[in-house]
Amino acid sequence: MLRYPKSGALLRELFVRLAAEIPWRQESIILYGKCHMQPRLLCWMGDPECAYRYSGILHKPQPWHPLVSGIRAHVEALAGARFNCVLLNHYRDGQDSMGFHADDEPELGAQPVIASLSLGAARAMHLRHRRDRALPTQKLVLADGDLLVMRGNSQCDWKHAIPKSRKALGPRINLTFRLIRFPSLT
Ligand SMILES: O=C(O)CCC(=O)C(=O)O
Ligand SMILES: [Fe+2]
Repeated sequence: MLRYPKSGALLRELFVRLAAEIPWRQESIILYGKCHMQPRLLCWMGDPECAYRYSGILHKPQPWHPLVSGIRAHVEALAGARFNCVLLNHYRDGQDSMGFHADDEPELGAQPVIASLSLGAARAMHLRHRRDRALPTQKLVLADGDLLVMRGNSQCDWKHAIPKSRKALGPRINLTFRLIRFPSLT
């Protein structure tokens, strides 16, 4: 885990501006044939070729917001890797969440580097091994300014999630930077 090189006051300012200026959307997902709203706000941003197919729909990325390109430059330097897109997630309170998944889309190639910056309220990430059920779930607290870099076999070996919390938690914004190596052309 790395730290984003900004003071608490600057992190707070980043949070406030991102919350106000990003075109957040609440998207639906189809689960077992039923349409559900995702329990968080999100925004897909990146280079124009970074469209991705999800639930049968081709999602075009939003163009880079200058604030987010600035963050990307810092994150690339810290992670020592290059990124061409980012998924921004806005968890409004402890009831917003993300289910267990791995970021293992074929477009990302084998052993992708994924850099995830957290701003605002601290949330726990749970990590579950994909094959070895005897391994206990690992819990990682992601606090304001934490930069989690996942590399190597992390996506093929583990799934991760941000579970709901019963505690009254403030809002959190997470930026997950990725590199799409093989854009799907359809
Ligand atoms: O909010 C987080 O820390 C996790 C986000 C995540 O896993 C993702 O965007 O793929
Ligand atoms: Fe993820």
